[in-house]
Amino acid sequence: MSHRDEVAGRIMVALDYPNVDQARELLQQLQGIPCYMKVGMQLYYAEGPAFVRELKELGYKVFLDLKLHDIPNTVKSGANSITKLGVDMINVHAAGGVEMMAAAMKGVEEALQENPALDKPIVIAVTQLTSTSQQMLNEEIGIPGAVADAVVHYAKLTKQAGLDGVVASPLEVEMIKAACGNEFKTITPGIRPAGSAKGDQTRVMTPKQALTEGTDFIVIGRPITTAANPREAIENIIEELI
Ligand SMILES: O=C(O)c1cc(=O)[nH]c(=O)n1[C@@H]1O[C@H](COP(=O)(O)O)[C@@H](O)[C@H]1O
Repeated sequence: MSHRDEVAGRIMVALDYPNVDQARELLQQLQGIPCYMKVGMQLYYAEGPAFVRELKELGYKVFLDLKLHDIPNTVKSGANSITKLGVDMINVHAAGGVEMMAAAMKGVEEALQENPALDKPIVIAVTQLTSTSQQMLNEEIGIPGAVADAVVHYAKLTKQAGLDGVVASPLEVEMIKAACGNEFKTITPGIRPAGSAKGDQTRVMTPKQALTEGTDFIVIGRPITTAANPREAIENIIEELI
């Protein structure tokens, strides 16, 4: 694999669209770029599993970002169902606790036992959303202390539950890797190329800074999907990274 393709494979494009027509239009524009595709709640709730299967048939790696967060038994069943779609990455909220995260893993394992042809997805947990600021964490969510400490606390719980990694901001990658080891994966949204609008994100870094921090994957939505020319936007990001 070329270095360029290896770099592209670490970019997860957030297909945050209301319908498959718009998502397919982006796929058309990005044709030939071997990036990961992320399907989140907007597209999945509107279009269901059919589009996820379509992405897999097109050969994409797929992160199904449904952020499961419920009682352990329900999360176990949900994780079991989504593993059967054959996706490459799924996630839960670390705030659900160790038992809930371990239950998710059990649901995944049971799906793999039921269908040994499936590959095991990477299972990760969201620590603190990248839209959460220091003030929100302390005053609204009610967790005292620094955001980075709260993130690392959840990352340790995620590791204890047997999951593969966490979603966090690139600002926390170094601390997570120090606490949980280099093999423990970090998936980082909150990516903003220089000059692009932050929107609702608060803990942000540029793509280059994020990879320099040692993150495994960067998640990028609007800087690509709302660009006048999405292909040019992702090509520029790849150029910056190679
Ligand atoms: O789990 C996620 O992917 C996620 C976690 C998080 O803490 N922050 C976050 O932005 N995301 C997702 O990453 C994507 C970021 O999109 P943009 O802000 O448009 O680049 C969205 O699809 C979010 O749902």
